[in-house]
This record gives sequence, structure tokens and C-alpha cells, in this order.
Amino acid sequence: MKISGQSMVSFIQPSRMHVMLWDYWMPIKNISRASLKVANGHLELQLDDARVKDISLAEIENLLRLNGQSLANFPPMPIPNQSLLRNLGTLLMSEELNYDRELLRTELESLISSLTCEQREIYDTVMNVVHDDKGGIFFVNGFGGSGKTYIWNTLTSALRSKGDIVLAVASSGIASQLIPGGRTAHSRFGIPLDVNENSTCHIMQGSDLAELLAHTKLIIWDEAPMAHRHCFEALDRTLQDIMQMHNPNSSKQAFGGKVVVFGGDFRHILPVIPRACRQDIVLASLNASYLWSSCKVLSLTKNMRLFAGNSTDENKSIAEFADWILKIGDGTIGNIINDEEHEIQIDDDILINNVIDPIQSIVDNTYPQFINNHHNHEYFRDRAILSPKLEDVAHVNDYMLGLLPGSSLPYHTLKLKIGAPIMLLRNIDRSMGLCNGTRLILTRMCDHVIEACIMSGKFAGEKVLIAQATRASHGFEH
Ligand SMILES: Nc1ncnc2c1ncn2[C@@H]1O[C@H](COP(=O)(O)OP(=O)(O)OP(=O)(O)O)[C@@H](O)[C@H]1O
Repeated sequence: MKISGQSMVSFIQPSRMHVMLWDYWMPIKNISRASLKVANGHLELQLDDARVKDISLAEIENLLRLNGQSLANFPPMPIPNQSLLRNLGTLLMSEELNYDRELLRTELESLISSLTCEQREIYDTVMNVVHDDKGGIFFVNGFGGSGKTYIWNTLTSALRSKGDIVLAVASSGIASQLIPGGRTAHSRFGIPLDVNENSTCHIMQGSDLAELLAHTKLIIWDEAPMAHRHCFEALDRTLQDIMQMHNPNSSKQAFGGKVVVFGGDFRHILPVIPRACRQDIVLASLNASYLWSSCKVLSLTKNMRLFAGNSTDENKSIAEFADWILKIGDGTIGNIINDEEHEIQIDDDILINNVIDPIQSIVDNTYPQFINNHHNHEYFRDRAILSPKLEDVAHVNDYMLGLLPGSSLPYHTLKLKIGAPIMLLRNIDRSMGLCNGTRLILTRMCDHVIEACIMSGKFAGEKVLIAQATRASHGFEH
């Protein structure tokens, strides 16, 4: 591994570099301010290669340890100098306490005053249980747009503004981006990837993460129905263990006596199990777990997107569509063919008729005037074609890449062109908004790195570099 001063500077954004140096390295390691120079609008750090290597390794180790990993798990990576490492316990706690409490209090006032009656009831129920400190499990049941995230924001603001710790997680990376301070459940709790009915999380009794969990007042887990019940059960066993030192009844209480609020909608995607039948999927769901009987279900029934400043006509059409979708989800419309199939009539206004080439028709309808609009990021941000099968995704991608200007491409695994919208399928760096589901527009392709612009969310408009494992000698257009 070779890290030079040049590469360090060019890979870290100047603003982040600045924060990292002034807030962290300089006070600890006495890096003299004279070694940081501003030249041509860039920050230049003058350190010899050995020093840069030490600092970089330690920083990588700190990031890995925050995610329950270590360079020691990746031989032959060098092990950093221990004296350069930050105390993980302090890191974990400070990460969860590092909120502007004054700002949160102001936000809380406005959030609380705008809650609907049913949101307020849920908020009060959870807060009372947190104050009683006797533990409890809840499931906030609400379809998309019913205001679950709004409640998460209110709960996190209320507790964090008092200096309490709330761990907010979601089953998917993209959903975790919507909750303040959110992480994926797997990374936060060290849930094994090949989880089974006896699994526990990768958290050692007495470790810094165990200490963080012991001090946690509330755990929020969004999109819970997507995760396998073994994930919740692994966390339950782990918390019962960890909490023994703090709560003598922990082994008799779900999640060791912690307050845990799950949220989601069982009409959405349930756990994905390769080659599973319907029964396997149902049995893998949260409501098939032994934990479900202790779970109090709190329901949200109003579509809050109808109150988001749309015109009366827009609201009417959103309400009709939402109602129709809900009925499909509940299986209450259409003709029942058998246990697994319903025949549903689709209205003409959302059907594409007179189709000769289905791919061309769906692309033309979803992306009208593509040639005139493909430079517009909002045009891509507001549209997507969904398909349940990878084969169809490949056909749509092929067709749409052909519409983008640029030379034609030879057949290979990953086809990309500058200007193409892409979606990440891995959680790369959640703190930069780069997770499974993030959509970007490709802006530049180099041999080992692509540059792309994030399309939506907190980091919309930011350009990022994504490294690739192998050289794209015949795949990328330059
Ligand atoms: N009490 C409220 N007052 C004002 N706006 C609200 C309120 N509750 C929710 N909203 C707004 O309604 C919209 C939908 O709410 P939210 O995102 O919380 O729903 P959700 O159930 O989390 O949806 P999804 O499951 O699709 O993520 C958002 O724009 C949100 O800001």
C-alpha cells in the first residue's frame, strides 16, 4: 500500500481535510500549522510520506472501528500505530451526543406543535415509556407518507436535545438516510450477514459499543418488515446479555429492557430470501418472531403527503391513487384467482396503450423528450422505471444508453456512459449519502475511478469519486 502526501490531499475534500486536521490531528499530534498551506485555493499539507501513511492508516482504522471492523481483519494491511488511534468509546459516544441541542429544541417546538392527533398519541406513548425506563417494544404501522419519519424526527429531537442517546437505524441504507443520524441496522448493531436463529450480534460484553448501547434511551428501527426476524432476535439476545450488568431483569425482558420502536408497512417488501416460497417469507417476517407478542402496534392512518401544499386537484388525484394502491396492498380489490393471485383492473390513465415495442413505449412515456432533457438532473431525479426482473432492467438500460449521445459500446458486464443515471447497490459511505439505492448521474470516467453527481437527498449536487476494483479498459467511455 502506498500513500503519498499528494494522494492524501487529492482524495480528501479540502473542507473535510480542514475539519479533520484542525479538530483532530493537530491538537493530538501537534502537526504544526505551518505544515498546512493554502496555494491556488487548495490546501496543501506538507508531511513526509511515512507520516502521511501513519496518519492515513490510523484514520482508516478509526472509521473501520466505528463500524465494528479493524485493519487487523484485512491481512496483509499494515496495523496503524496505536498511539495515533482515538479512543473508540469516546468516539462512539461523542458521535451520538454531538448534536446542537439548542437547534434541536427549536426544531422540536415546531415539530411537536404540528403533529396530528394520532402522531401526538404515538409520540406521547413512546416518550412516557422512555421516561419510565422500564422498556417496551412498539411497531408504528403506517403506509408510505403517513408520517412515520416525522415522528422519528420528533422523538430524536426530543431526546437528543436533552443529551440522551437515540440510535436510529433502518433495514436499508437509503431509508437510513432519511432519519437524522441514521445508520443501517446491520452496521450499527454488528448483525451477522448470514444471520440464523442462534446468531448474536458482533458486540463484546464490556466493549465500547456495548457501553453505548447500555446508555441508549431509545432505538428506532425503520423499514423493519424488510429485515429477517433473525436480525431482531440476534439483537434481542445480545442486548439481554449486555444489559445484565445494568439491569438485573434484562434476561427476562425483550431487548434487555430497552425501548425499541419499529416502523414500516407489511405491504412493502418483506425479507428477500433466494428461492423462497411465500410461506418461507411469511415465517421470516418480524410478525412471525417470538418478539411480536410483546410488540404494541400503533397505527398511522392519514396520508400526510395530501397536506404538503398541493392544489385541490392534485390532492384529489393523490388521494384516489393512494387509496387504490392501499386496496391492492390489502388484497381487497380485484378478482381472486387463487391464494397468490388477484386479477386487478388498471385504469386507462395509467396504462400505456397501443404498444408495439414495450421497452420503447415505457421509456418514451417515462422520459418524454429524452434528447432535449438528458442534461437536466431534476428530469432524472423525478423519474424511474422499476422492474422486478434483472433481465428487463438490462433491456431498459441497453435501450436508454443507446439514446444517450456517445459511441456505441461493446458488450460487457457493466455498461456506462457519461450522463447516464446510475444507482448504487452497495453502502459505500453513508456519511456522504453513498448507500444502496443512492441515485447519481455519471459525470466522468477514469481508469479506476468514476465521478458522479448525487441526484437527490441531503447531498444532492455533490460530486463524488467512486473507485472500482478492476481496470475498465474496454467498458468505460472517456
Ligand atoms: N404533522 C405533520 N405536519 C406537517 N407535515 C407532515 C406531518 N407529518 C408528516 N408530514 C409531511 O408529510 C410527508 C410524508 O411524511 P413522512 O415522510 O414522515 O411519511 P413516512 O410514513 O415516513 O413515508 P415513507 O414511508 O414513504 O418514508 C413529508 O413531507 C412530511 O414532512
